[in-house]
Amino acid sequence: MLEPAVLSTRDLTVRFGGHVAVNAVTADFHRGTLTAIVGPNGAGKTTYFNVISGQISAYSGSAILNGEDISSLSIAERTHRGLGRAFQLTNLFPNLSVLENVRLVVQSHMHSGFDLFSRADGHQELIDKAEHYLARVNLLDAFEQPVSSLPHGDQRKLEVALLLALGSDVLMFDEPTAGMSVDEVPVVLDLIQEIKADKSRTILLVEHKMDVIHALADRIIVLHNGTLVAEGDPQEVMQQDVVQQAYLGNDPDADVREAS
Ligand SMILES: Nc1ncnc2c1ncn2[C@@H]1O[C@H](COP(=O)(O)OP(=O)(O)OP(=O)(O)O)[C@@H](O)[C@H]1O
Repeated sequence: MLEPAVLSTRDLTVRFGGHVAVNAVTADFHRGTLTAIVGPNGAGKTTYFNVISGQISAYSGSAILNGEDISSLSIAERTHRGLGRAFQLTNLFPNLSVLENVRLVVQSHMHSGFDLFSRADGHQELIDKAEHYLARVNLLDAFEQPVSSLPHGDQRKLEVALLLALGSDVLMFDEPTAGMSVDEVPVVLDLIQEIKADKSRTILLVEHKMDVIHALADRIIVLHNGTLVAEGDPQEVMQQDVVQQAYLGNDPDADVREAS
């Protein structure tokens, strides 16, 4: 029998004034799977991510993590319960080094106190762990650099390292390869593949690029005007008329056409 979903949404709805951006979306996300959330521009993908992670409040419906309704919890409380969304640079300390930023996340996760002013080199275990995560994302060489000076691709890799350091059950990636150079993309895709391969995490991905979706996704859910219009195997779902219509009606140049 299928394990209970790690994360679910039940009739989750977001309104901006009179506009329904996410319309009663019900979906389950299971351990060891990667689900891509796709849909044309303005479909509600980012809003759906934002309401799950707590950046915005639901108008109605709920988000359930490991059996607990998290809908009224803060972002920090959701993170603490295992919901990890890729960090934005604003969550980091731009003038501290790459290593220090990861160390602080490792330290907070280990509940060993969150003392920003403690000297990093006094905590060898924390540094070893931080270096382990940086090595996993091929960023060890940049360990001394201030985060603010990292090139874009390295910032995205750092985001992944921080998610891993948080030890989250659920990993949410919002276009993880956006803005990356051609040679950086495979590094991040390999990394997500590797995280997926150990089957312990539940991964959600908002993505436009069909090659990324086909490389990574076990399943897709398609949003259109805030409503979930299709879900299932990526190849099969993308061929469905309702999905083709959703894209053609909104954005004739959408990447999805390349896949059809
Ligand atoms: N803060 C906001 N206030 C008002 N309307 C918003 C807000 N955020 C999003 N919207 C609207 O909600 C709808 C869904 O937007 P959202 O950004 O979630 O779509 P998306 O699928 O992520 O689009 P894209 O692929 O272009 O990023 C759009 O019509 C958008 O204009």
